[in-house]
Amino acid sequence: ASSEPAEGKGAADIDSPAVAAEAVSLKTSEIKKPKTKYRVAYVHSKQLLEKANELIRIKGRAELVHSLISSVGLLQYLQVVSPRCATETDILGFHCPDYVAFLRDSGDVPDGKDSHDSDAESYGLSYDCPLQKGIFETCSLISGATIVAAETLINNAADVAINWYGGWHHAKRDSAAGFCYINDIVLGILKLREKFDRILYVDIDLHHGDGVEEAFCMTPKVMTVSFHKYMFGFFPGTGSVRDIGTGKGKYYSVNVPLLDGIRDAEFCAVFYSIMKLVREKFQPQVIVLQCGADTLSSDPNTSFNLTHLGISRCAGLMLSWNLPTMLLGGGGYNFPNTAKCWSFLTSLAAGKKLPLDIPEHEHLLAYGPDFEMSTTAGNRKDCNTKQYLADLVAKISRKPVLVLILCSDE
Ligand SMILES: O=C(CCc1ccccc1NC(=O)c1cccc(C(F)(F)F)c1)NO
Ligand SMILES: [Zn+2]
Repeated sequence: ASSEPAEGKGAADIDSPAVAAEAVSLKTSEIKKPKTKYRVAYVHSKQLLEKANELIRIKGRAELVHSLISSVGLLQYLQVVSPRCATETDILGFHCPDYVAFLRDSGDVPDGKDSHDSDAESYGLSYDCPLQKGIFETCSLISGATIVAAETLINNAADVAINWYGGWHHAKRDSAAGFCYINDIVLGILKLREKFDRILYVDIDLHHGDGVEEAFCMTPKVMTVSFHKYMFGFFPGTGSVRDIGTGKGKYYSVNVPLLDGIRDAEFCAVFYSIMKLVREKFQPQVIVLQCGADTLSSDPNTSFNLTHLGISRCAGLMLSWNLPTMLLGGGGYNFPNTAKCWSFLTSLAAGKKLPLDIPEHEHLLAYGPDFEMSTTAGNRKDCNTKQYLADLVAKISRKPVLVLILCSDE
């Protein structure tokens, strides 16, 4: 809608409450709405949804996410872009030929290779990463979606490109890991490198973005920054603050290891202070943000204590830099709350407000008993003392941070 009040309203009309209300709402909404309006590409197709929806660990999540985004009326403000299948060449840009061949062939066998056979195990295709039917085709399409998202940014067809089906950050060049088979993020970043020189990858999933960090730990062209839970015995076990990259890539891997119970205010305070440093030092030209929602208080991992607002504030900071930005999915095992969170991020990028309640739609009942769009924090103990967080920021900025002023507002 145009932001200019309609011209030529007779005096009489202005007095009518409807017009007056419109004038007022335009005024206030103008104040609140973010200055710049982003062109948002949303990568989606019925086929991609159907395939992603069958992934064992997140069966049914893709359907909830897309149907909520659709039912809150956001699609009209997005450019819906169809994915393509990642080609063999795309995939071999990162993954090893023997792993790709094994993954492609094993997917054909109706019940998948027996996941205990030694070959499968050597490629990580066992317990955490079961070989389900059609897994190669599904992951090729998911990866192609992330590549298409990258292409919309390269062609300047959009300012923000979203692929909630992507974000599979654990996959390694020669093996599956952590339920990730093909690392769509690495493929998307390699595509972005065809145009951009300095790429910033930020990972706010509960788990360390090890696959992406490993892929780029030797290069200064891609800075990877991961905020994650880091505690003895917690998957994947990497991502210590001392892990800073190697060779030419030294100092271009940043890790922010956190403890259970962190809440929006503290997470955002740490995020803001570290990302401010990263921006000054690295001056990125494009941002890839993995928005795994397993950090929500209601996630069955019962680890962090975030709400959709904390995650949205982090994404909001990245968007405020007005750089081409890609938003990707990832973890998130409370499906309704993951859907709410990613709907909120989509609305933030599109500069559109959301209703307070879940609209009537096919999956309404999944949002009971409150049927609200918001998610809430629990009152679990925060193991991250202010001292721990201040020391962490001091180590990363390699200068004493006397007091980390924890403020919840931007
Ligand atoms: O979310 C992930 C993968 C987490 C993972 C890696 C390896 C083995 C198991 C997991 N966990 C799950 O995929 C998972 C899925 C559903 C529910 C849970 C639970 F433990 F939180 F309940 C955990 N990476 O960002
Ligand atoms: Zn995760």
